[in-house]
Amino acid sequence: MLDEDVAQRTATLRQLHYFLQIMPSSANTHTMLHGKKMINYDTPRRESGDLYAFFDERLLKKKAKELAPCLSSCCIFLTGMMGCGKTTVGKVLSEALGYAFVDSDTYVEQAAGEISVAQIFQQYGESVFRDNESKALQELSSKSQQVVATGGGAVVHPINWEYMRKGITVFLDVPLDALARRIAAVGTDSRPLLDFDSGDPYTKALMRLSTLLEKRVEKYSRANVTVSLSKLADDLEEDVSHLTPTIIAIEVLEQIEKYLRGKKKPFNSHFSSRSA
Ligand SMILES: Nc1ncnc2c1ncn2[C@@H]1O[C@H](COP(=O)(O)OP(=O)(O)O)[C@@H](O)[C@H]1O
Ligand SMILES: O=C(O)C1=C[C@@H](OP(=O)(O)O)[C@@H](O)[C@H](O)C1
Repeated sequence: MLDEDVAQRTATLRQLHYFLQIMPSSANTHTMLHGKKMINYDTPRRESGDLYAFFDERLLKKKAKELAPCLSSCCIFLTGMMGCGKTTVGKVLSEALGYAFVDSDTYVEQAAGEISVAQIFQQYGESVFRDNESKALQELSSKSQQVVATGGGAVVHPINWEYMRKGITVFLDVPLDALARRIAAVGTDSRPLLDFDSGDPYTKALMRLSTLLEKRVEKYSRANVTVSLSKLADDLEEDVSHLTPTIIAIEVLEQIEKYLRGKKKPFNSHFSSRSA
């Protein structure tokens, strides 16, 4: 862990200590700060949950404020399988950075005249959708200060990488089991590649996602930054299902920071001198 991170977490921990002193105590001894078990205070679970969310949000804002100048206004393109959280985490991230949020599927839908992705697949076929998706990414890549949630299949066409490389690409790597659970919970109506056959939604999603991931995993690995939820959960001694969008957004920023530090030259964005 970097020295500043240690210092920052120590400072936050001090604030937490103060906060907990003024809170009523009871039986719960499990604490989380950025998902981490750090200290054993007797605090009620519900309040402690709220408290940690509060501190995670503060940590996210602080990280975003520190990192924003290093981004030179470039876009962040979130990639990953359907259901990995590109939209959910993207919104949190954009808000923290003061960036606009764009969902490329929504952009495609609007450009097509308010027709849903599912309808585009059904009426015109996947290849028309892919062409529209590439056009959307081309247009979006010429803008600045945006977090873009790409569609899960955007990584497949090489031309899309040329567009996304104008910004920083992030792969949200979420275990298949968690993806299938999330998709099963919301249904497959809006995701035509998963919306087929009858049967148990979890098993259907798991099987289809597994086949797609096999074909795509190498493409996702081309992203500048990978955020592995399995690894993050291990580091924080938590279950993947307990990683909130805020915690994941913090990790995205930390990984981007590492990536930028590792680059020989500073990030050379053609947006540095322009506004959004
Ligand atoms: N960290 C998370 N924990 C639990 N559920 C999540 C998390 N991130 C996203 N979800 C849920 O998973 C589903 C898919 O998320 P979404 O952001 O739409 O994924 P994507 O844009 O990558 O397809 C949504 O119902 C969302 O609420
Ligand atoms: O993985 C894919 O090929 C797709 C993912 C979807 O986006 P999300 O990843 O936002 O669900 C959407 O673009 C379309 O249904 C195809």
